[in-house]
Amino acid sequence: MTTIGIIGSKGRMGRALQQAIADAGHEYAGGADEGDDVGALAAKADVLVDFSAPVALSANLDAAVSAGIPMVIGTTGLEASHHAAIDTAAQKTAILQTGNTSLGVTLLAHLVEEAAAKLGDDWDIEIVEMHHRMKVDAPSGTALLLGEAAANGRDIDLAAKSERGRDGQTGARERGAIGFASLRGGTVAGDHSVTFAGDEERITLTHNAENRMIFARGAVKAAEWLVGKDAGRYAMPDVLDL
Ligand SMILES: NC(=O)C1=CN([C@@H]2O[C@H](COP(=O)(O)OP(=O)(O)OC[C@H]3O[C@@H](n4cnc5c(N)ncnc54)[C@H](OP(=O)(O)O)[C@@H]3O)[C@@H](O)[C@H]2O)C=CC1
Ligand SMILES: O=C(O)C1=N[C@H](C(=O)O)C[C@H](O)C1
Repeated sequence: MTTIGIIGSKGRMGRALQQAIADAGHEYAGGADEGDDVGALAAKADVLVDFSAPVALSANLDAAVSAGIPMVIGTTGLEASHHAAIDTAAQKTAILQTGNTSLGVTLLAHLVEEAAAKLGDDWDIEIVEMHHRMKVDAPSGTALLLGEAAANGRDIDLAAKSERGRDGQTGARERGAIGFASLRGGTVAGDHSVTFAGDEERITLTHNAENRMIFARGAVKAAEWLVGKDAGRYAMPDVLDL
């Protein structure tokens, strides 16, 4: 049994996680939300799971490092400075960061990398995501994770090749670019598709999340796996052995 603390416990994911922790027979250490002392939570947990907001990340990492416990980071909307802070913390404790904790998306990313490696850059890559009306960041963390997978397959730098937020006179698509489009509405838990568009043919790889429990179960699995691991930065393929 693992004692798991949740950062962002009152949110949509925080509530789903409490259910997944109970379902898996683990102990819930309690939650920390805006204004709460995350250090006090870290002191009574074996592992922290963070589904809150990027602004909270620095304090959350400090709490995990000070308590000497690992942390799963599911929060999205992270920028380069956040990733640098994760790398620094991961020198001292085990940190797993991912834009998507589900088994399905982890496998999808693997397939996308393989397809991108096999298909030349005359196959245009476009990533489309749709989420519920309350989502605050775009592109989704998952879309960026899938973009990274495609870029790895192509052996290119995603940041240099991304086309985001097209509007107006954009000019023609750049060869080898990876395009992103975001839709928001209703209660969609998370839909992602990656299209490889060639001359006169298209391949589309899709994942549809039917509810948040898939993310919650994956996060619990990641938390279980992370306890006792050496300091370092990990990702979902490490947990799922993909
Ligand atoms: N990696 C994955 O698989 C998944 C990632 N996510 C990501 O998880 C995050 C949370 O999503 P969701 O649960 O839908 O969002 P919600 O807005 O429902 O919940 C966010 C929670 O974080 C809390 N919070 C906000 N700011 C802070 C802070 N500074 N310190 C501590 N807690 C804070 C909020 O508290 P309050 O309301 O009081 O501000 C709230 O309880 C998002 O970034 C989302 O994209 C979501 C699903 C899956
Ligand atoms: O905010 C959400 O809801 C989700 N966020 C993650 C993302 O940004 O990819 C994962 C999932 O798609 C749901």
